[in-house]
Amino acid sequence: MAVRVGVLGATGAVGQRLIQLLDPHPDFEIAALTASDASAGKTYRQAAKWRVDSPIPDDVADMTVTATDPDDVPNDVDLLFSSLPSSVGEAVEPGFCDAGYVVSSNSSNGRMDEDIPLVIPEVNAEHLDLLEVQRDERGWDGAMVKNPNCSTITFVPTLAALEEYGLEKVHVATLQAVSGAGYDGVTSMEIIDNAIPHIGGEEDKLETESKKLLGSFDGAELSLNDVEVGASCNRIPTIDGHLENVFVETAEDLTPDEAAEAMREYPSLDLYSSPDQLIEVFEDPERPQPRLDRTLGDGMSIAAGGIRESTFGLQYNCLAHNTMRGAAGASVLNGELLLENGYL
Ligand SMILES: NC(=O)C1=CN([C@@H]2O[C@H](COP(=O)(O)OP(=O)(O)OC[C@H]3O[C@@H](n4cnc5c(N)ncnc54)[C@H](OP(=O)(O)O)[C@@H]3O)[C@@H](O)[C@H]2O)C=CC1
Ligand SMILES: N[C@@H](CC(=O)OP(=O)(O)O)C(=O)O
Repeated sequence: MAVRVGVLGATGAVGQRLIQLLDPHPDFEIAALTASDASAGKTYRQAAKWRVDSPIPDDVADMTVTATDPDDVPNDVDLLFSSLPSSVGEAVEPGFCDAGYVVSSNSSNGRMDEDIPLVIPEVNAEHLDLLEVQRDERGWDGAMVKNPNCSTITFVPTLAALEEYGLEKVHVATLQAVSGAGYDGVTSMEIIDNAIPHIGGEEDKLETESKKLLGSFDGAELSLNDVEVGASCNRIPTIDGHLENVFVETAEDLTPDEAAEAMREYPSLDLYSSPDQLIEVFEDPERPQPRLDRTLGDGMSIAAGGIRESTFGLQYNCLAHNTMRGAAGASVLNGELLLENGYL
């Protein structure tokens, strides 16, 4: 029987992607949609300014949106996908966990908390067991798992593939699509014919979340990986797909051919939303490109290319679809992992 799920922040850009992924999902059934008080009481069709490239599913369009309050969500809903603004997530997500709901959240609040698993299933699925510690410490019947920032998700799987060579220093420069800022995030006058070399708070997220994802969990405590990570983040006028230039220094010698092989062989999982090939490696140095490669693996693959030796160690480019692999798809994949691991 399908698990009954809800979406917190269902009318937003990521919420709409969540609905697009959850509606046809064989293991999940959408049973609750929440948004701000301004949307509560409206049908989803009335409340959401639908902007996703497929129609609103009929059964979802007629559902009534509720306020984002545990009292308004049916008790038989087991799993909530959260795509709330982080300030709202911080205020309300713990209340849902306390009320017994398991929350798979895309919002940035709490990602670095010691007892909150920050998970990319292909990279650190074992961190999910931090939920036992979380429940002991917080006394929750429910639980909270987070997926990382979309730019972090883009480069960390490639680092995980190279980890056996001993990661020492990483520098990553991002070229991030406008959808990452949300629909009203940057105006056309700001971004057309332009690039903006600053995204508030983003560099810190790449530098810290990557160390948590690549850290180790001994069953009681999580230790951060001691790789040094430096990031610089740029907004460019693409719609979807974050492209990143990465430089990696490793303890052991690593040739471009070895790096390409390690990335190609890095395993995917057999969760419903897992791509067949997690990291697609291009030989053509002009790839990956956002417009051409963001939908690989239904938007869930990472693309890499341009692997070469440089003055600063190994250099390569990588790309992922920021609202799929980097946001909604990441939360859904974590939901599938929760289900597989008996947390639902
Ligand atoms: N866009 C992207 O590519 C990515 C976004 N994220 C993160 O995901 C989250 C959502 O982003 P995005 O979908 O772009 O944001 P949007 O602004 O498009 O959507 C926000 C959602 O939260 C609801 N909401 C806003 N305020 C409140 C409130 N006070 N109480 C309850 N619900 C509220 C909105 O409802 P209403 O319609 O009623 O206002 C809407 O459903 C953010 O934390 C963002 O940082 C992460 C990675 C990528
Ligand atoms: N800041 C990211 C998107 C985002 O919302 O990230 P986070 O989930 O860390 O808040 C971008 O602009 O592309």
